[in-house]
Amino acid sequence: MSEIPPLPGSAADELLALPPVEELLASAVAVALPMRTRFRGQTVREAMLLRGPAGWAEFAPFGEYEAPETASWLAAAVEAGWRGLGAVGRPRIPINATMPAVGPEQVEAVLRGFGDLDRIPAVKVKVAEAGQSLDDDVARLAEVRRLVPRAMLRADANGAWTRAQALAGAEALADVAGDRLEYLEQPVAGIEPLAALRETLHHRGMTVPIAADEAVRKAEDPLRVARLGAADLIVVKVAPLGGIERALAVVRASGLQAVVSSALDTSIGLAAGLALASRLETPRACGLGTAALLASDVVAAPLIPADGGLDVPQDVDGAATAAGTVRAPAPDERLLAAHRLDAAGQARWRRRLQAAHAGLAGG
Ligand SMILES: O=C(O)CCC(=O)C1=CC=C[C@@H](O)[C@@H]1C(=O)O
Ligand SMILES: [Mg+2]
Repeated sequence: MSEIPPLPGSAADELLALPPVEELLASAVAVALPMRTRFRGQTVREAMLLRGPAGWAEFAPFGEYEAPETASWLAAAVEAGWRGLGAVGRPRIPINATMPAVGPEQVEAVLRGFGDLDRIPAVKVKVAEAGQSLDDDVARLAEVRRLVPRAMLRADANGAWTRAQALAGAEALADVAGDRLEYLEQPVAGIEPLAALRETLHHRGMTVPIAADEAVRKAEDPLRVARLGAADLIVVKVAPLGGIERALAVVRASGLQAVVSSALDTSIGLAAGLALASRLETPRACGLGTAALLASDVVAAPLIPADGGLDVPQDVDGAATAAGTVRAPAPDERLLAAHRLDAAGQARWRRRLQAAHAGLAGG
């Protein structure tokens, strides 16, 4: 298994120099976007947008992430804004709907945000939410299956189940989902526990595939999952993995199938996810439809899936980049003004960027 390249723009990267922090901050604006439904415990998504010579970029590590962990998120932004999103491969990507841990009565409204129900290829359903029970998960999944009987179903526990809960959960969800159950995503935390669970499921004759998410994006060594045979496929997110090129390298070195997912990005960050998906030959729908979970975005035409997929945004003005290049949409000035954080919020995000920059410069 080969090694993965250093973070783009880091001291170790010979291809892309890290711009001075003043240059990154010159165009930086932090925004707070309201969400339609609580997701990941959040009702507001904050992000910082940057404009580099190659286009718009997003720096949006979740609030609980601190430097040096945020360095990879900045590396992805530097790649997007200062090197560009790269060439278009596949021009259209199938997109899964993402179902937060809502009650069954809310399932239909959320699903409709992802377009025509008959065209949704897959639904990723959040399970194991704190304060909820397996019955709640079963009820949510059953309602999804009732509404989109042909869609593939994925259940994402974000590592919140114990081993015993995961074994019970796998059985209960498989009962509801039947042959539609595509995979269980990060049912338990960690890499070794994931590998052990996968083995036990196999011993019990349960063949449901296991996807690793946090075990890839939060691990010091994103290839350990593959080395230990802990998962059948990996979920990859551009920002936590430090950019498109690095995520591509992780996927290729892992030898596993990948599903590209968002980090609940604005449409600017989603463009980078689509750029990655565009260059992968994954047959699976990708989790890049999360603009549908935002009540408002920063661009006039948000990247919300229609007919089960999203077109990869390409350079339209032809001015700055070559044809066939992926290009993030530009923010709308009025939306930026409407969602701009106050002075204290701008200062907080500037400090976060500075800390990430210091981490990247030292790496
Ligand atoms: O994969 C999707 O359908 C959407 C993205 C998504 O689910 C996530 C985005 C950001 C943070 C995560 O908690 C969550 C995930 O665990 O995959
Ligand atoms: Mg996940």
